[in-house]
Amino acid sequence: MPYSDTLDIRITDSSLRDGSHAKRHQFTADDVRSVVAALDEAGVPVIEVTHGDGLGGSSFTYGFSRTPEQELVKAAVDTARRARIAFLMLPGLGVKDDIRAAHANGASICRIATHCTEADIADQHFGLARERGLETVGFLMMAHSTTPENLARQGRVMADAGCQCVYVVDSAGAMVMDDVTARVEALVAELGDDAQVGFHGHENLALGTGNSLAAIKAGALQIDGSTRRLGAGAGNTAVEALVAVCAKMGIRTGVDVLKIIDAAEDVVRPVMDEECRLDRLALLMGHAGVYSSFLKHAYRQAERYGVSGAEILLRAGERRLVGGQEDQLIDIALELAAQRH
Ligand SMILES: C[C@H](O)CC(=O)C(=O)O
Ligand SMILES: [Mn+2]
Repeated sequence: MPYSDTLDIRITDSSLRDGSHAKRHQFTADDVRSVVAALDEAGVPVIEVTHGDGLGGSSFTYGFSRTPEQELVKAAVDTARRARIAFLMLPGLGVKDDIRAAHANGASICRIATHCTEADIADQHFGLARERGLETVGFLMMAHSTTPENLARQGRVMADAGCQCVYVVDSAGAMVMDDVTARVEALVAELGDDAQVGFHGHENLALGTGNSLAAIKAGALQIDGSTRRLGAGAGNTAVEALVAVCAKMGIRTGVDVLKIIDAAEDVVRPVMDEECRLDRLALLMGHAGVYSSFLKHAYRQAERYGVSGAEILLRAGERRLVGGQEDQLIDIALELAAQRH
């Protein structure tokens, strides 16, 4: 079944949220206004805006935002003419008042993320969002690290709490196509008409577009990407590439191919500090299954303690670290520094 009468899938652009990791959370309201205006003009239906780690993410552990995120949300809402504005929150980092504030600022889609085995911590947040009439999306992060069957059980927990679309989130960019197919199929079978299924990819193995197509084929109706790949690690699935490929395949996204290509080059690239590259550390993240948003943290601790960033990430993979354990990268760096002597 298509997403709606006019769309086969719905694309959410996450460059102003996942891209916050790549910008070390330094977006300005002007950055947000220019990117939202261009994406909106290209027909992107949903644009996500928040600190990279969601509402309340601005902190010592994750990195402080340059601009209060509710200001960014409001700037996005005030700029968008057609697109809907989404925000992310991780229970415990953000609290219910943050959801209320984002809603009051005009955001209409509430995306709640948990580690892929911990869906029950989002229960009251989905409830609150639905009570307030927000559309809800659930993010099962690091989805490569659990089985399709378990992921489906966690998806059921989210759907029962009020989640309307459960995402398979390849936070580490560690999945290949068969991994995506198995997980999306398991969720589609479990959720049936109770909730849609979505997919959020990272480019750490250069498979963002391929994995997104596998997800669509397996029944995913919502797909994330970031224009110019502006996201953590090697970045997210490039929206402009996904839109161009979908156009060739007759998959309706509602996004204008030429306008989104121009937006990537003329509007998003200028707000980026640098391109999101598939370099050694990014590729290692996909290889070792490490959370993409650890990339900048790994660079920082490698430099600070004079150790190898690659070694830090390989050990992070061995320890199976999850989001929120950024401080353990310091631990690993200290361990590596001590072993050097
Ligand atoms: C908080 C994370 O950055 C969410 C996300 O985009 C991912 O896990 O990937
Ligand atoms: Mn991500």
